[in-house]
Amino acid sequence: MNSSLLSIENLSIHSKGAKKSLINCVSIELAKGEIVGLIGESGSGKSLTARAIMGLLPSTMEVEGSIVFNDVDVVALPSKEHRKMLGNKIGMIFQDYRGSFTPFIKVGKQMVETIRTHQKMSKNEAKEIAHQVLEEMGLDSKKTYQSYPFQLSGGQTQRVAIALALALRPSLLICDEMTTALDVLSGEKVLDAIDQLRKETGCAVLMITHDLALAYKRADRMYVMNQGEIVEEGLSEEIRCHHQHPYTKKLCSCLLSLPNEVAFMGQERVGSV
Ligand SMILES: Nc1ncnc2c1ncn2[C@@H]1O[C@H](COP(=O)(O)OP(=O)(O)OP(=O)(O)O)[C@@H](O)[C@H]1O
Repeated sequence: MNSSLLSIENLSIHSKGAKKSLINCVSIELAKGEIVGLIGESGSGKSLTARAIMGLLPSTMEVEGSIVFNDVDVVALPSKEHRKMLGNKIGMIFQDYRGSFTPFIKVGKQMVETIRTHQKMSKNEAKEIAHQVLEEMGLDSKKTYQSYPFQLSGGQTQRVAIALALALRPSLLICDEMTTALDVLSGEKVLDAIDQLRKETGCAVLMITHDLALAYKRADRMYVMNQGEIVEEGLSEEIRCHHQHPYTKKLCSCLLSLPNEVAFMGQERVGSV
């Protein structure tokens, strides 16, 4: 049995002075080496949960409950100490990746500097790692390394941001809708690289997504979030086949309303005769 890496208990978040919580009594558990999906529609509270783990909530918000990472309650931690964990202990791939880079500094230079901020190594060693992770993301590492962020497409920039997060080899990686800017093949490549990192380092992954199919395919377990609350949790297969909550049913029915592969192939065969 893997030991718990992250344990969120009764997390509530509300804007100062507001009566209604944005997040209410959320409890989530992540073991080392696990990929856990956090799914739910837009505005259900997934990103706020992630930001609370990172200690990156706006100062206008108040947090109650506990978020224990590696035996440390990060809610009670001074923000300076909390920030020290970011990057090499807790990595995050943001939904809005464009803010990850300074526009007028070449990508390679930014990567080397970030890697060296978190890990003690020479410039050449960091450069080697940067090239390696860029290649793992399916990018032309030489060209990308020499580019300014504005010379890259949205999907390429997103992959650089993911490459950098992986280069730091965090124990917990939070991925917030990370494949939305990517085509299917690039998305699969990125997810394979994350799976590989999990195998190599035992890092845990919190995969935030509203893509239910993606979560089924990649996550070991899932939490379903609706209006700031966790309404269902379980193994991905359990959620897929034996979900109970009406909201999960609604989510799943959208997926199941697509023609299934067998029926579709059958139609094709009939059509081709
Ligand atoms: N800075 C903020 N100030 C006030 N309310 C906010 C702020 N950020 C988010 N919220 C509110 O908190 C709730 C949860 O937002 P959150 O961004 O966590 O949703 P989400 O599930 O990640 O959605 P999406 O999939 O669209 O990113 C929403 O009702 C949103 O309006």
